[in-house]
Amino acid sequence: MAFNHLPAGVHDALAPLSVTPVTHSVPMAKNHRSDRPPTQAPSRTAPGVVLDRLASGPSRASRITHTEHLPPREGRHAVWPDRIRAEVVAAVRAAGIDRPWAHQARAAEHALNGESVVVATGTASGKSLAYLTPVLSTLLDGSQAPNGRGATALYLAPTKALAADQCRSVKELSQPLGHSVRPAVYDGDTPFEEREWIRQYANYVLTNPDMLHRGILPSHPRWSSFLKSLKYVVVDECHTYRGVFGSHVAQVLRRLRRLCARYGASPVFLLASATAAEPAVAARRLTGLPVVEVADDASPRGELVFALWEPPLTELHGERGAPVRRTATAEAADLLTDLTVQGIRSVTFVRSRRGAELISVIAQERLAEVDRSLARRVAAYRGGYLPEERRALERALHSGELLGLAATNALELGVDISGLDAVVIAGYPGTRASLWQQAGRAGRSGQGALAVLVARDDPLDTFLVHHPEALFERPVESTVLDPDNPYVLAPHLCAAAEELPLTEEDLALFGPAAEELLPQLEAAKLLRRRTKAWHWTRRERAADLTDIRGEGGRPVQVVEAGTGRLLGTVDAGAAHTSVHEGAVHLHQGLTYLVRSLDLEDSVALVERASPTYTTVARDTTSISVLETDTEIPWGDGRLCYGSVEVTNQVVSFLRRRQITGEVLGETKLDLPPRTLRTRAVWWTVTEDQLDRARINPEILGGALHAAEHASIGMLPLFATCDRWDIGGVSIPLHPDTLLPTVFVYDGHPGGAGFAERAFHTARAWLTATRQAIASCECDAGCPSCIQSPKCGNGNDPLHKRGAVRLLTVLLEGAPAEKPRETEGAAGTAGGPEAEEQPERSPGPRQNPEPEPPAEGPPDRPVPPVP
Ligand SMILES: Nc1ncnc2c1ncn2[C@@H]1O[C@H](COP(=O)(O)OP(=O)(O)OP(=O)(O)O)[C@@H](O)[C@H]1O
Repeated sequence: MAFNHLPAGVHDALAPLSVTPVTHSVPMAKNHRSDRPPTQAPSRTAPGVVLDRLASGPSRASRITHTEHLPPREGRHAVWPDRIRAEVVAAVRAAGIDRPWAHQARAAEHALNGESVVVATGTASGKSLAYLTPVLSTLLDGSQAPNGRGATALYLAPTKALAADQCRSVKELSQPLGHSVRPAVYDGDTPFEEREWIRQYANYVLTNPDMLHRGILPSHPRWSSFLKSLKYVVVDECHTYRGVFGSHVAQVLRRLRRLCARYGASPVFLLASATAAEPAVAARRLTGLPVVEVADDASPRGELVFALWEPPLTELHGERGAPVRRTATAEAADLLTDLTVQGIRSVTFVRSRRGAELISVIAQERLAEVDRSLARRVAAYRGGYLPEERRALERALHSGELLGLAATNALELGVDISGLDAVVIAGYPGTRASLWQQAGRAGRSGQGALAVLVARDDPLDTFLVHHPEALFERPVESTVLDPDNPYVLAPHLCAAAEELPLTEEDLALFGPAAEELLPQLEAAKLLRRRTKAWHWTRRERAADLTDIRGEGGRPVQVVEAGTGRLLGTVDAGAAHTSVHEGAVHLHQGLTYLVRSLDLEDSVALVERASPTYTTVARDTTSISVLETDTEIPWGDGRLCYGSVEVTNQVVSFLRRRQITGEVLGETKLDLPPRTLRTRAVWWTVTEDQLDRARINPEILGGALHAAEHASIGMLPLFATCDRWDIGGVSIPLHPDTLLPTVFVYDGHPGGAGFAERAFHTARAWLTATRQAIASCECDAGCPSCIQSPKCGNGNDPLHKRGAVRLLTVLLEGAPAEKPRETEGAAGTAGGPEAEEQPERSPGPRQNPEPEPPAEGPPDRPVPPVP
C-alpha cells in the first residue's frame, strides 16, 4: 500500500511511537468521514460510518472536536531462521500461521544467537510468536536431555490473567509437540499439590514478578534444577514495569540473574512491549543487560479513525456555582449503548472500577428500553472480581455473546480480545502509551476500527481534546525507572542476602547505590558482615520487607453481610477511600452500601441497597519539609526540590447524584491518618511579589490553592504521571518555609520522579498552568481549570484571577530553562502508567493484577528500610 515504503513504525499508530506518526488530520467535526477506501471485510461497518452514526444525535456532531485518520498498512513476510526446529515451524503452521512477519523472524534470530532482545511492535503484531518460536525450539532440544529438562524457560506477566491467557495459548500451540513442552502457571492461585510437580517437571513456567520476588527466589534451592537449565526469561508487556514498581521489578530480575549465575545459567531475556519509546534503553535498565531492539513492525494494520469527544455543558452548577459538563461516564455509557444497538463489538475503557460498573449499568438500562435481550449483551469487567468471573466475561466477549464491555485497564494488558470494532476511552488514561494500548484493542485482525476519547471535565482532558497535536504528534513516553532509588534497592539487597550471602562481586549487579547502602543496612542491624559477605540477620523473611506494587498490605475482602459471600477485594491502600463506612460499592450491576470497614481484619461488610447516588471520599493533607536538596531563586521567590513528609487522612465523603454528579451532601468519617515520606517540588513567594500581583490576605489562600490544583492537573503533560499519582498542598504561611508555599509531591514512598521532573521543567509547566487557567472561559473557576475532583476542602477557597496574577509574577522571575531541562515538555519523562482512577489523594503506585489497582489509597508509612 501507499505507505509501505516507509519504515513501519512511522505510520503505525499502534506501534511504539518513538517517531511521530504520519497521520491525516481533519479538525472539523463535520469532516470526520474517511476519504480512504475501507479496508475491512464488506460485512463490517466502516469506522467512519460508525462515527457518523454516533455523531448523528442532537448536538452530537459538535461534541467531536477532532478526528484523526491513521492509514492502513500492508504486512511484510520473512522466513523462520533455519535453527528453529522443523516441528515448531510445523506446529505454528498447524495453528494457521504460514509465514512469520519480518520482525518475528528477526527477533527469533537474535534470541537463538543468545542476544537479549526487546520486541516493541504494535498491539496484536504477533509478539508472542516472536519469542515463542525460539523458546519452544530450545525446549524441544532440551527435552532430549537424560532428565527431559535440559532447557527451561520462565515467562513473567504483570497480571495473573495474562499469564493464564498465555499458558492456554502455549498449550494450544505446542500440542503437536507432545510432552516435550510442559507449560504451567505458578502463581498465588496455583494449588499446593501442583506446585511440586511444576518445580520438578514443568519446563515453561508462567508467573508474575510478585511470585518471583516472594515465592520462587527465596526458595531457590527447591527450584535449583529449573534454574540450572534456564535458557530464556520472557518479560511480557514490559512497558508496565515503570516508575517505582518497575524499579522493584528491575531489582527482582537482578536477584534472579544472580541466582541463575550461581547455578551456572545465564538466561537470555526476551522482552515484549506494544508501546514504549526507546525500548532498548528501557529494557536495558530493567534487566541490567544489553538488549537488541526489534521495533520495525511488519504486521498489517487496518485504518484507525480516532475521534476526540467533549461532552456538552449541562444546566447544572457544581461547587461554588461552577458550570458543569456532562460526565465522561454518562457520555461513554451513551456511546456504548449506541454501539451495541448498531451491533458493533466494543470495549469502553474507564479508569475507575466504579466507573466501569456505572457505565455498564447505565448502558444496560438504556438498552433494555430498546430491546430487553440487548441489555444482557453488555457487562462490566474490572480488577477485584473473582478470577472465574473474569474468565467467563473474557469468553463471552470472545464468543460474541457479549457485544460490549465497560472495563478498567485490568483488560488492557494482552488479554486477547480480538475482533473489536470500536474502543471508547472514557477519560485520558494518563499516558499516550496507555492511550494507544487501549485504542489498539480495536481492529486486531487488520480490519478498520474506531477509537473515541471522551474528555472528562478536568484541565488536562479539556486541553487535550482541543490540542490534538499533544496526542497525535508526540511520541509515547519513555519507560522511566530508577532501580537505584534507595527505598527500592535496600529491601532487595536484604532479600538477596537472605537468598545467598552478598559478596563484594555481587554489588556491581545491583548498581552503584548498593555500596553506599550496605553500611546503613548494617547499622539498622538488618545485614551483618561476616568474613567477606553480608548476611541477613533476622528471623523474618527479607522478601516481606517490601511490597513491590506498593499496595500497602493485605487486600480488603468485600463480604456480603447477610450471606457471608466474598464479592471481591479492594487494595489495602484503597480501602479508606473506596470501602469506608457508607460508601457505595458496585459489583456487576448490583449496588451495595458498606456497612462497616474493619481495618484490623481487612474486611468490609456490605449489603444490597439502591441508593440514587455515588460516593466520593474527601481527604486532607499536611506536609513538612525534611530536607531541601536544591533551591533556585525565582525573582524574590524560590523554587525548591527535596524530601518531605506528607500526612493524609480521609475525613469525609460526598454523596453525588448518579449521572449528573450533583452534590447531595457530605458525611464525616473517622479514619486514622497515614504518613508518606516522599519527594516534592515547592515554590514560595514573598510579600513583595504578592503586592505586585495584587494579592491581599483575603484572596491569598484561594490564589495559591487554585494555582496548586491547576498545576497538578497539568503536570501529567510534563512528567508522564497521572494526576492521581501526585498530590499537592498550598498554604499561606508554611511553618517550614515561613512563606506562602505551594507543594507538589510524588504519591509514592521515596518518590517516583514526577516532582523531580516538575522541578526541572518548572518554567514550562507553570507557564502552561497559567495559560490553562487564563484561557478557560469560566468566570470564577470550574473543573476544567482550577477545581479538583479530589480536593479535601471542597474546592474552597479558590481564586481564579488571583492565581493567574500570582503565577504571572512568579514566572517573571523564572530563569530560562536549559534545553535538557525542557525535554520533559514533550512528555518523555516517566513514571508509573496511569491506572484505574481512584477518587482519592495520590497513593502508592497502583498496578493491575495480581491484586489490581483500585479506588485508592492515600499515603502509607515508609518502608522499614533504609
Ligand atoms: N506471522 C503471522 N501471520 C499471521 N497471523 C499472525 C502471525 N503472527 C501472529 N499472528 C496472529 O496475530 C494475532 C495477534 O498475535 P499476538 O497475540 O501474538 O500478538 P501480540 O503482539 O503478542 O499481541 P498483544 O499486543 O496483545 O501483546 C494472533 O491471532 C496470532 O495468531
